Amino acid sequence: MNTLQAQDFPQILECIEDQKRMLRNAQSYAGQRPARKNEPKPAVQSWLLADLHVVHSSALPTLYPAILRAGKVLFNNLVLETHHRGTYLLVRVLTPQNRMTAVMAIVEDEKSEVFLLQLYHQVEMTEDILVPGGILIIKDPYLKLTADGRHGLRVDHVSDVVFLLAHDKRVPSCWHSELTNPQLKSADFWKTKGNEFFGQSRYQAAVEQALDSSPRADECHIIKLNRSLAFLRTNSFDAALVDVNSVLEVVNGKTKEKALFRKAQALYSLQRYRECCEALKALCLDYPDNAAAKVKLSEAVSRLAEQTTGKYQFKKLHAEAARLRPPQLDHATYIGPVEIRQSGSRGRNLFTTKAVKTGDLLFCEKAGDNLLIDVNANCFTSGAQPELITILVQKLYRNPSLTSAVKGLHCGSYSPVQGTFDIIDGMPVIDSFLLTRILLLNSFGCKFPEKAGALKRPVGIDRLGNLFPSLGLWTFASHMNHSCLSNAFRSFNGDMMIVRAIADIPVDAEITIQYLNPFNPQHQQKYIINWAFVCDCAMCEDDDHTSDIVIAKRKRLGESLQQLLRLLSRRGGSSGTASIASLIRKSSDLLAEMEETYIKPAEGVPRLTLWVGYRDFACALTLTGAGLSSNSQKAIEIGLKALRCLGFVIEGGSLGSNQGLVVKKWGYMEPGELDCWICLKTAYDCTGSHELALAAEGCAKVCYRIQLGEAETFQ
Ligand SMILES: C[S@@+](CC[C@H](N)C(=O)[O-])C[C@H]1O[C@@H](n2cnc3c(N)ncnc32)[C@H](O)[C@@H]1O
Repeated sequence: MNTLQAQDFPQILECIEDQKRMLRNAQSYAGQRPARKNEPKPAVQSWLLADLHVVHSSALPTLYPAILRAGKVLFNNLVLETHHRGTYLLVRVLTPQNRMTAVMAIVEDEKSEVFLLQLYHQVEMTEDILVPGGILIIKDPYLKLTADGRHGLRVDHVSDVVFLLAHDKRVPSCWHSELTNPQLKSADFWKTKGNEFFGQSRYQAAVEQALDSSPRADECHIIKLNRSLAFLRTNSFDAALVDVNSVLEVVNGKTKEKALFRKAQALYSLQRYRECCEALKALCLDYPDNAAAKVKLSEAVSRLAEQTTGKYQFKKLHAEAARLRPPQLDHATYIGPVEIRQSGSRGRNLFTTKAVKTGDLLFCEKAGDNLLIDVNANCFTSGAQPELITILVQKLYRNPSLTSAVKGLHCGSYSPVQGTFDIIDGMPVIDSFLLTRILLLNSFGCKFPEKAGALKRPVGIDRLGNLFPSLGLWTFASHMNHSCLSNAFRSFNGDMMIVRAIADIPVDAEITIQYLNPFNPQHQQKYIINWAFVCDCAMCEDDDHTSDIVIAKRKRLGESLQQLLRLLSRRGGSSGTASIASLIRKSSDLLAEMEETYIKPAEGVPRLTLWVGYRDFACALTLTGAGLSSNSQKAIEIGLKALRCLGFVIEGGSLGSNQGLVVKKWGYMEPGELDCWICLKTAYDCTGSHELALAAEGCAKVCYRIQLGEAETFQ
């Protein structure tokens, strides 16, 4: 949502066509054996000498689901562009790895057949993934013709790769290396090796070897405690928890202190704040001198309070969001009076669990930790970014407990195989194509504030055509359905998505947001097409019944109005009162003419083009009106009209009446609305109507809270 569409960018379409041509060409070789055989020495040498500093793009191959079971084959048994389902291939790495769109190295099979291996969705870590001598199992091998006419194995699903330890029974005898030398097999040797390698490549592998080398019980606890730290550093929080929990069953003293702290760190990262607080309280009780535990406990208590009450220190969040890049904030998700329920043919949606008022917080969700990327550097957002897919793949692969949040997300027509996300070989089956679809259909694009205190405009939503340089996945928010006449509005504070009601909503009502900003309603269906539904809201229906002639007329009148308003703003400072009066009259006439082009009442169908005209007119009048009571009076009349164009039902507000100013019903939420309320406040003040000015300021504050997520920074 709020991402750009490739169809608007001819260069991208051209690139997609090229990729399709290449794919079709490759598929014409399906079922054939590779024509050229790779000679081992030259293949390795040319790999080592190759200049890999070239730009690479990556296209998805024909989709295939993640495999669940496998039996052994050799490279010579493989044919091109074919999924050898139910089989696996053993390979040994011959060269150092290189990372482009995939992690790649030259590998060989047991018969010394040499070829390229490409592993997709492997995250950048301190450790190399493919190291010379490393032995891997590749499940469901897929032999692919590469763009340069050579061939290689392509692995898209991270769960299709199993990294073997040197002692593994599946390692063929021809590859037994010095690593399996009996003298080097002791756990102590590997533990020391692991410590030596800490922070460098091969740390994890050394620790795994240590555990695989029949350590004594006491050694085993220390090795697991060491490994839990490595897991924490690689965001494998589930695995870290398993290690520390097993250590905590038997240890005491310093080891227990360390283990409890690591347990708390893992729980904190998994946003399990209640359990985290419990672990830290136990730690502080048994080890009262542990200062780090006290600091962490106070953080965990704050997170738990946010999670359960929805009370955030938004000013602090703001400052953090402006400081951090990408702005991944350390705050908890709060789910307010909303829950997921079925909504007939529209799938699931969020429903209110109690009545809420305009501006109330419905929920505040943190982007799945790390599931937010700032793609500023790439300048182009084309939907689900490959980086985000890899982050998601890795996060779920390393933390199976998190798969439940993503498992049922909308994936359109893609059908994953049964058993996706099940645990096989100790790890969850991850289907990267399923996750790609999920990201395409559920991720949100957002903008971040440029720098602290520089917020002038709402940052969560922007007009069509503007870039949304960052992208993330908010799994709870992904359950919301679309309506152009939505009753909720999203904004962002860093990677926190804040969703508030923009109307008084009764209990058990559906919550909807705009997937895109329908400021230009004629275009929205084209953008919504990705989601394969037709929006049937009153605005879309009205749009269908509005002729192109009427739309062109509104546009023409709007352009003429803008010319007049420019003159009006310029003359505001000069003494040309007569010409100002004439500009005001002409502007009013144009708007009256535009008003006649609308048929349905604005309360049911907001009049967006007219709203822009009235709003800009009100702002221009406020600027020219400083000190001129008559212009301020006009600004008030026009400002109220502008808001009514958005469907607002406002009681009072006119000068001289003693009705005050009461919004009976809030209208369509538009970014410029805040300006309009501020203009009204200024104009009321200019006419000495300070009570009305206060009421307008109150409305501006509600509007600000909705559009920016909070009102703490309002002043
Ligand atoms: C991001 S998901 C929203 C949650 C989804 N309803 C679910 O069950 O997971 C987007 C999908 O919801 C459905 N949807 C959203 N808004 C809709 C609407 N106004 N009318 C019909 N279907 C809608 C479409 O199938 C769309 O592709």
